[in-house]
Amino acid sequence: MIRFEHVTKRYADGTTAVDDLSFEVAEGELVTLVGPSGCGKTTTMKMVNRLIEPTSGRIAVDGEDIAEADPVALRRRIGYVIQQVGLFPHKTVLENTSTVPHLLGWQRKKGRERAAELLDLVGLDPSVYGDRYPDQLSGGQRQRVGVARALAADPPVLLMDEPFGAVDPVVREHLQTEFLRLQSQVRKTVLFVTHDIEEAVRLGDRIAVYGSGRIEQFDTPATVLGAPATPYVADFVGADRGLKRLSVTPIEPGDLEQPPVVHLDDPLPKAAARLASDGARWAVVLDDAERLHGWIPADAADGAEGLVRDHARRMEAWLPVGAPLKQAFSTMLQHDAGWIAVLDEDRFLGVLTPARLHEALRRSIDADAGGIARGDVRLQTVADA
Ligand SMILES: Nc1ncnc2c1ncn2[C@@H]1O[C@H](COP(=O)(O)OP(=O)(O)OP(=O)(O)O)[C@@H](O)[C@H]1O
Repeated sequence: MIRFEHVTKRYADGTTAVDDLSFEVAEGELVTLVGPSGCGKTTTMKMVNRLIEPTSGRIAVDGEDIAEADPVALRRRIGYVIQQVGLFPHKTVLENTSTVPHLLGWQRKKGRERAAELLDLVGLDPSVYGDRYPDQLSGGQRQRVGVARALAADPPVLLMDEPFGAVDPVVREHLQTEFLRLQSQVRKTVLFVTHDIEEAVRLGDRIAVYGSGRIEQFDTPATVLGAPATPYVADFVGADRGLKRLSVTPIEPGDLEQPPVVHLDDPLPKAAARLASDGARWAVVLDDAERLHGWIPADAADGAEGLVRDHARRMEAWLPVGAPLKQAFSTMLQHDAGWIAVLDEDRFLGVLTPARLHEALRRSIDADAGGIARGDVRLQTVADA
């Protein structure tokens, strides 16, 4: 856990880089610090491992005032990943990764085993990459080694300063996805600096939006996007914040439409009657175990004999409940589907359509703005207004 209490940093030339900052990062939480260049993000981060000393205020890591700690010992307990990675050029990938365990006095064999394990975890096969030198790697691979090295001594706290800033957008997105997967396994307490709001929203459990030397808003990505605390934050997150929200708004059961449901072994006349009574053009088809099989169009059932299974079509477009709306949108586009099925484990819950997706997004914006649950929002339509 990291705690800032009224921390101010004034440089010798009089620049106030950080002004009376108080916030807390909970154990296992990933907080992104985001803001324009020069707003004090890096200064904030470097005060945690004492590369910079605060002018006033107190910083605690795991309850301990870091001013009392030995800076070198402190840094070994805190993983640090920076944009230029800072790998030792004359050391192999494996040696680079085992640097901190080595400094901590681990046995060479144990340190190397740990390093190999971590390289695997960040997606680099140690038998392929372990003996290479940093200049024999791509930029993205170097960043991965940087992350593995920072995790090698299993520090409870990780500081990351624009770690993916120097790679192209495609590699960057890839590294972000991998890092999220990794973090879900290792659950470190992470402070992550970025100037990219998309990255901050994607990675952060909470985001601190910096103005000049101060935090303008400290909240979950959904709230920062849905209810910016100040005009400055609204401006910083951008006019397309509705779109950005798609990635942080989960599908909820209440968002779903309930089309008629038939089963594989139902006779077609029964299915046709079910479709007709709902006035529906298609029905979802489930198997005996109530698992999603696919769908059947009304005209295939109408006037036909036999069983639903003879005319049912497979449905590939489905998502688990809780997946982000953005994934729902992209799945619809990818499968050219007018709806996608939403499942809870194997259980069919309902379908999401473009209209329902749009509604869910509007509801989540109104819910955050009004501080109420999404299901309690009453949407106004253009006709109501
Ligand atoms: N050693 C220093 N002496 C004087 N001023 C400094 C020093 N280091 C940083 N500053 C100033 O402090 C302010 C905050 O700098 P900091 O590096 O923390 O910003 P940042 O938000 O990390 O920016 P960037 O995204 O560009 O890295 C800036 O105005 C910067 O010029």
